[in-house]
Amino acid sequence: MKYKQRKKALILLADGTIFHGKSIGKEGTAFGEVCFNTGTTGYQEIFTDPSYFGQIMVTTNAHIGNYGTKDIEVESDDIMIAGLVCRNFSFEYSRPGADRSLEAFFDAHDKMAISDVDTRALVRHIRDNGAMNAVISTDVDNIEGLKKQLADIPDMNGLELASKVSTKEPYFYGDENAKYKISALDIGIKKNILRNLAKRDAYVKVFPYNAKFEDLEAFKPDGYFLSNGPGDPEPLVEAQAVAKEVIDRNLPLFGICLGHQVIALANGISTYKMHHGHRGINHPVKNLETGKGEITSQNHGFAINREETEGHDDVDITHVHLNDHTVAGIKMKSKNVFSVQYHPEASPGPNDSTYLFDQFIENIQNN
Ligand SMILES: NC(=O)CC[C@H](N)C(=O)O
Repeated sequence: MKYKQRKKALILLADGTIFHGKSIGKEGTAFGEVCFNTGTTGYQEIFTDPSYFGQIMVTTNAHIGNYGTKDIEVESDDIMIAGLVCRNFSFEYSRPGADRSLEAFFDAHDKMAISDVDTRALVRHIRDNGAMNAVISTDVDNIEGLKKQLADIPDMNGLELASKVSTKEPYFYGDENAKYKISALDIGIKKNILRNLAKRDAYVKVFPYNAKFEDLEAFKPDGYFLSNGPGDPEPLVEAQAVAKEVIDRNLPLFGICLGHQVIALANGISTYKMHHGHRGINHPVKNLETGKGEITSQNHGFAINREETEGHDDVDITHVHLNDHTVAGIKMKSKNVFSVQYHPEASPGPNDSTYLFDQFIENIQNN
């Protein structure tokens, strides 16, 4: 590998903590909420997941970039994280069929990445002190200036971000002669959700975050879907209104992650910001209906209120996160509605939970 002169870089947290490293490519400054993902593989899917919009991603895996990137292994058309912080960045890559290096991928999307950071200490700091805003920068001699700019970055709590990543115009996915039609609200949808629906003989019309129930209804769908996505679910009043309309009409509805939170809010169950969230590909979940365990892919910083869910007349908890007993899935007793806080589409992650897509299709059939 030819020697590459790399600029000094740093990550500065809102509490004043600084970790030093080196820049990968793009120089400059990027802001976001710092979070960490413990996945050992799947960095390209993570970086392109719209749920991460506005977040600086710390990867705990020791090597990032070593298997390069493949143009089709994306969850959206852009790098959605605000920037990457890792330990060892591989400029060299090795995988049959890889299209380009991760360095080239970051350059193509004009995003910052920094490496040679003590990510173990950084992750321990986030685990102890909670999620907070941060800045990564090559402007290492301007700490005071960066601190001032960082103070003006809005808090993730209360932040609406779905509008920043949602499609501007409706579009179609799948085969128009497929057996089922689904209207999906895009509040940050991952491509692998669409792939999973299309694989089950569904033709999907995808709508912008602020579409009305009537827009979704006009497609004459057999079922409705609320996607994953970034930011706080509470400000998403349009999406909550769509959920309420679908629920009132007792139509089949499935929600994933942000969509799950929106369904809870539509039922009057509040959401809250977690201490540092769940992001990884080996989170244990118990399905309370079957008693079976699932290893799941997760990526969320908010969750729904457990007491309010337990006290709700018409909502049952169906899945629970086994590490901290947070609510991982719900269904409505009197309606054709269910949702999960985790990612059955995986990408990255294990496929233990893809049965939930089958369950949605069954709900559609039974309707
Ligand atoms: N993956 C998601 O949909 C994330 C939902 C929400 N933005 C959260 O952090 O909790």
